[in-house]
Amino acid sequence: MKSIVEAKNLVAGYGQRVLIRNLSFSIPSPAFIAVIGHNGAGKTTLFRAFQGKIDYQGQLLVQGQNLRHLSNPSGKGLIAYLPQKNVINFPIKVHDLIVMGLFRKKRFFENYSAEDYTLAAQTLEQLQLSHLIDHDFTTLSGGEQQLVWLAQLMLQDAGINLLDEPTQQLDIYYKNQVFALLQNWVQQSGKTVLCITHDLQNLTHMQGYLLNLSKPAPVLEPISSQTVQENLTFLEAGRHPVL
Ligand SMILES: Nc1ncnc2c1ncn2[C@@H]1O[C@H](COP(=O)(O)OP(=O)(O)OP(=O)(O)O)[C@@H](O)[C@H]1O
Repeated sequence: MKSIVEAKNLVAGYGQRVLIRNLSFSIPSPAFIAVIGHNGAGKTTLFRAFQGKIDYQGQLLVQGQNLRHLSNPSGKGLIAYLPQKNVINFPIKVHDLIVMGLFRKKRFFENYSAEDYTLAAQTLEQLQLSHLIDHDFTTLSGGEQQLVWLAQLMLQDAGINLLDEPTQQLDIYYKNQVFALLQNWVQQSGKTVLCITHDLQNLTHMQGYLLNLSKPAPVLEPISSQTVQENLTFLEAGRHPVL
C-alpha cells in the first residue's frame, strides 16, 4: 500500500548544525500525527524541509511521489502549511481573509463569488466564530486570529496539512475544540494532519501517532494514554543540547 507521507533517511539542519538525523517514517493512511519535542528540537525545520525551504538529504514522499520532483505542491492541493506566526498589518474583514483559502480555484484577479463566501462562513461556523465574520481581523485577539488562520487553511482543502502549533494561543476550551475538530477532519474528510504541539495533555483522546523529535531515534508511536504519559515523562526529564 502506498504511504500518504513518507520520510526516508532524512537529514536536515542549518550548515554544520544537524537537527534531523536519519529520520524515517511512513504514514500508511490519512492520519493525525502530533509532532512533539523540546524547543529547538527541529519540528519547524522538518516542516521547512516539506516546503522545500531548506536543503535536506534523503527523501520526502507524498502519495508516493518524491517532493523534490513535484512542482507547486501547494497550488495542486497536495500540501498546505499553517505557520506559527502570520502577521497582517492592514485592515481586512475576517471573511475576506478566510475566503482567500480558495485561491487554488481562482484565476488571477478573479473575484470571489457569493458561493465562496458561503463556504467561508460555514468554515467559520465550524470553529464557532460566526460572530466575528464582519470584524476587522487586526482587532481580534491572538487566539481568535489563530482560529481564523485555521479556518482559511481548512478551506484550502489540501490532502496533507502541516500545522505549526495551531493551539498555542488558545484557551483551554478552544484547545479541546480544535483538537476534536482536527480529529473529525481526518476521519470524515480523509485529511492527513501533521501538527506541531506542546499541548501533550490534550492528545490523550486523539487517534493517530506521536513523533517525538527529541528522542534519539524518533518513530511514529500510536497515541494512547500510556504513550502520551511516557513521552511527557521523557520530555520533562531533561533535554540534550543540540550542538
Ligand atoms: N535559519 C536558521 N539558521 C540557523 N539556525 C536556525 C535557523 N532557523 C532555525 N534555526 C535553529 O534551529 C533550531 C531548531 O529550530 P526549529 O524552529 O526547527 O525548532 P522547533 O522544534 O520548531 O522549536 P519550538 O518548539 O521552539 O518552535 C533552533 O535552535 C533554531 O535556533
